[in-house]
Amino acid sequence: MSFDLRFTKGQGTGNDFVLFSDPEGDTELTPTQIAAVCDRRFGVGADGVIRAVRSRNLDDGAPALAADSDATWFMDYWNADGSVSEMCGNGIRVFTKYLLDQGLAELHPGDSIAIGTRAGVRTVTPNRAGFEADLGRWRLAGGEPLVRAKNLPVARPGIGIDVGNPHVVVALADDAELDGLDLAYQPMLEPVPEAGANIEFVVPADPLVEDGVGRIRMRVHERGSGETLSCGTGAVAAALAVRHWAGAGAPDEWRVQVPGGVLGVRMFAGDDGEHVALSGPAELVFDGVLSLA
Ligand SMILES: N[C@@H](CCC[C@H](N)C(=O)O)C(=O)O
Repeated sequence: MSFDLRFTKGQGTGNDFVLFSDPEGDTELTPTQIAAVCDRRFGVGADGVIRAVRSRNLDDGAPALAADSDATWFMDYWNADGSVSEMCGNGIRVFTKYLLDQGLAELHPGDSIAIGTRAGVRTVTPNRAGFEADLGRWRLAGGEPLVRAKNLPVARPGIGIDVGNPHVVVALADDAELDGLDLAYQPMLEPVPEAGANIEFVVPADPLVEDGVGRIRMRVHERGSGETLSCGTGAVAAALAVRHWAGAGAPDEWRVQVPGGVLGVRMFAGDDGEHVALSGPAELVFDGVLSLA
């Protein structure tokens, strides 16, 4: 039996998504169907699929949202291989744009919107770049896994950072090393983290800090999607890692250059500890209907 899936294609700094609305939570896509949608030759083509489901209708064992949460909508996220992820930093901005475009949510000037995710409730606010998402508290994941990648002459130690989803950030020597990586091949981690990880390769810009803002370049190999043009949570993890390595006096504001554009990262004091926020553009590209087997 086949059915029609009405979707919207969106992107944020070249990280692209197929979004669809399922308010009642009754459209179950299998990992095979997700992978077929994301296939760039046989499907629509995307780094991930995002379902907009009303939080109260999500009954698949996702961490319950606090009863007093005002997150009406839940961002249900799958990677291109059909695996589930807890969080997507570029996706949450594009998701917000989609909710507004579809008339599923409204934002008055000065308002923010609460979005449910598998990493918890996140707040998104329009800003000059497009949107800023408060990704909440972050933590060092512990350990320094060794990272091997094609064209990297020796294994390098990475740093594990959790921003709702898992990342390992590796510092490279210079632009030539970063540009020379072949990320069509899956980089290897040792030890292998149980849940896998997104792997970010970073180099500092010259100068590292300009007008009080830290500047880095990054490429990423995403868990479940391979090399992408951008990863929002990856940019956040990369900025946190470089600030950690830079030590006292390093800035709390960062500009991260990825192959698909530029993202902003800001660390600030929240009520419950330090939070990190990601800002950048969000675009809806086209709508379509896909017949799924
Ligand atoms: N591209 C996203 C992250 C998507 C999920 C990731 N691949 C994972 O498995 O954790 C971003 O912009 O953050």
